[in-house]
Amino acid sequence: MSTITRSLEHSSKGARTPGGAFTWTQIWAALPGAIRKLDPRQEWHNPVMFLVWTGAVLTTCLAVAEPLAGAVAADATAVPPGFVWAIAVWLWLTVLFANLAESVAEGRGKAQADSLRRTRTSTVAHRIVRYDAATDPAAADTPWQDVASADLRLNDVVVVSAGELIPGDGDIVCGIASVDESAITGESAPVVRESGGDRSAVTGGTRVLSDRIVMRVTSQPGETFVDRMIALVEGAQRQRTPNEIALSILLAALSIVFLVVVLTVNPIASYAADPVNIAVLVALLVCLIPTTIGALLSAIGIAGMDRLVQRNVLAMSGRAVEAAGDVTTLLLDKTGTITYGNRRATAFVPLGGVQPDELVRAAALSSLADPTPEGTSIVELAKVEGVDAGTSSQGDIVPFTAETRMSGLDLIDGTQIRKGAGSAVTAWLEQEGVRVPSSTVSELAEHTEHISRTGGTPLVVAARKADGDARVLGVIHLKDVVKEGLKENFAELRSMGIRTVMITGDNPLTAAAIAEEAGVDDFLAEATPQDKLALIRKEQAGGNMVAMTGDGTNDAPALAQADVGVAMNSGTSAAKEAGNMVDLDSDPTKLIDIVRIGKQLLITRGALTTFSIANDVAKYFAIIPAMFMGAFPGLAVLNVMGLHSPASAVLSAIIFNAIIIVLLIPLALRGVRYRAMNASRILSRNLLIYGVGGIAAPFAGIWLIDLVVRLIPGF
Ligand SMILES: Nc1ncnc2c1ncn2[C@@H]1O[C@H](COP(=O)(O)OP(=O)(O)OP(=O)(O)O)[C@@H](O)[C@H]1O
Ligand SMILES: [K+]
Ligand SMILES: [Mg+2]
Repeated sequence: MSTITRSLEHSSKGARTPGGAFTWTQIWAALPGAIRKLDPRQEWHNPVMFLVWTGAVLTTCLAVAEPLAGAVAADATAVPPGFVWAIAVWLWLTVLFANLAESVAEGRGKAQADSLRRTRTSTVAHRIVRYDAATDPAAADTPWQDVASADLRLNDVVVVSAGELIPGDGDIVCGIASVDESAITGESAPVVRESGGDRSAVTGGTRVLSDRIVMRVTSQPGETFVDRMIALVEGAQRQRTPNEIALSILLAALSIVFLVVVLTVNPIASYAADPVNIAVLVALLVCLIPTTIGALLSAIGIAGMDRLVQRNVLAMSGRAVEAAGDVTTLLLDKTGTITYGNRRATAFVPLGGVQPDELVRAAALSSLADPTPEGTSIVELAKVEGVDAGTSSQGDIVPFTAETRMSGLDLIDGTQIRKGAGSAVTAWLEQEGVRVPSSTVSELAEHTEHISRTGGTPLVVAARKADGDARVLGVIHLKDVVKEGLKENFAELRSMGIRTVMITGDNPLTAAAIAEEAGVDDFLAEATPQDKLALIRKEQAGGNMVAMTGDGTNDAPALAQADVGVAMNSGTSAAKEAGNMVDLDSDPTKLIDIVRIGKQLLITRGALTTFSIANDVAKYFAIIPAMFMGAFPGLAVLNVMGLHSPASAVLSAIIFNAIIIVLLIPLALRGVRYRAMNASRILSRNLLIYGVGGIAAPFAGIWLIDLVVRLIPGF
């Protein structure tokens, strides 16, 4: 395993070459792939480059035919010897450079896929023959059979002990363990995975370091997380996004307009001048159509996905990456996202007249069968206080749900114990027909408010005897810690024009305290899963693009509804299925990087489109005067750059057109530098840089190339 880890680290570092992130070895390695892409069936998918490809074929035919039709060549459309060949060669190079951009982008994912493939080693799985959730198979000597990991099926239950590889993706149903996930995350620090809570998912190929877990397999062989990851980084699943398709259509339409323009040059010019050579017309067309962006478009998209993979985020679709760039509202779960999520009981606060032991015993009893971190911490604290509530088989379990915000136990003697959010427990008592005295209500409010104001979560404990006598016993103080550095992160998001909203099932006071401490813009308290979903729909209806992070099964509907749903890798399988991104590091603040990468993708595409079109316009003005100065001597005045001859002007423009693609590959892959500022300022800044730059570059470039081309005899 350690070699795998190292090789993965190595490969990801290799792809993370600082600065240019682009080396000549990468180009060299991508060359065979670029040549294979010359196949017209592949070129066809990119209309702009397909047009160049057709031009290359046509000029090659003309060049071959030239000596055979010597008589015709002697006519007025004559060009210097070797001119047609030169155009043909540079058109082929143009197509090749475009293919190269895509191949280099794809090549970076391949190295990562190779090292991931090595984690798919076959291992032996201990499959439990008959799984019974009621007994504890981790402790008991449950019979199992050994099977190959490849033979595991959905819903098989397996035991994994310390030192063993986890045989497939799944959720822990029993036990807690520390797990080495470096094989997929490259992160060497072990992580804790446990049943019951929102950290129950484990990934095949990772290793259990301590303890023993029982897990239920949640994926079919061949459809595991690592399989999906490999397909993703290799680009096998890459589909063009709606934005990309729209831009392609626009570029294709523009190309067709120019095709018509160029086809009409000869009929129009024939009134005043000799017809223009066909190779010159093809060259003119290629100069005019947006070849630069046409060549780099797909590489920009692949590189965006790749940048996310470098940050250990897997985007299931390119569309999600683009959406991330447009996000305006960010919804964050409180527990586990803004706080560390390890909410633990720290104190029992009995109400007046209640024996402390009575409260502790009730709290512990109601938590015996509560597998959440909150539940186990209550039992532990009770033990510390000297109360051992026994075992869980003492009655009917009422499990915690995010809807009821309550859990408990119905004892055999008819006593019902409930613990949960204050409002939930009071509602339960009322529903049972119990009138809570107003003195109790005010005393309870005092305690819960005190806990809430410090950011703690109060859990109210109440018991109702079989004879109908019901009492509120007291409050459990749950503590959680707000993660560090959030304030700065949220401030940065604000400067990007993104509003952060914390959503929590907790009470409004706790929510307000935590929101204040973490520095979010807004919060929604006492939110049920339906409320989260409704909030997302409301934001979306208001024209906002919504991103959300989550890990729990109850987050799944909201993750699915959000435009960008980032599931934590540590979360439940349901959450991972629902979202359109998975963060392998399970770091919710990663959303900030995701947004930045998404914005960078959109900005890079916009900047290079601007540059490309500005370039084409400039090329037109640069070469037209030189091209026609033979026929219309008056145009020579406009030949401001003093290009040597019509032939050298045209060839220089075509060479510039090809070389600019190669020069821009590093920028397309690395992305335009992105600084946090609002969208309209970014737009005007980029229009200035890439628009003006796009106009200036061809004048300088073509002038320089012309200095060399004019040395060729005959030009
Ligand atoms: N194990 C439990 N037993 C009883 N009540 C609980 C338990 N866990 C949480 N609660 C109560 O239910 C409320 C809602 O919990 P839920 O998990 O839906 O939201 P949360 O964890 O507070 O917020 P988030 O949405 O950020 O996860 C909690 O604030 C708490 O009052
Ligand atoms: K062009
Ligand atoms: Mg929760």
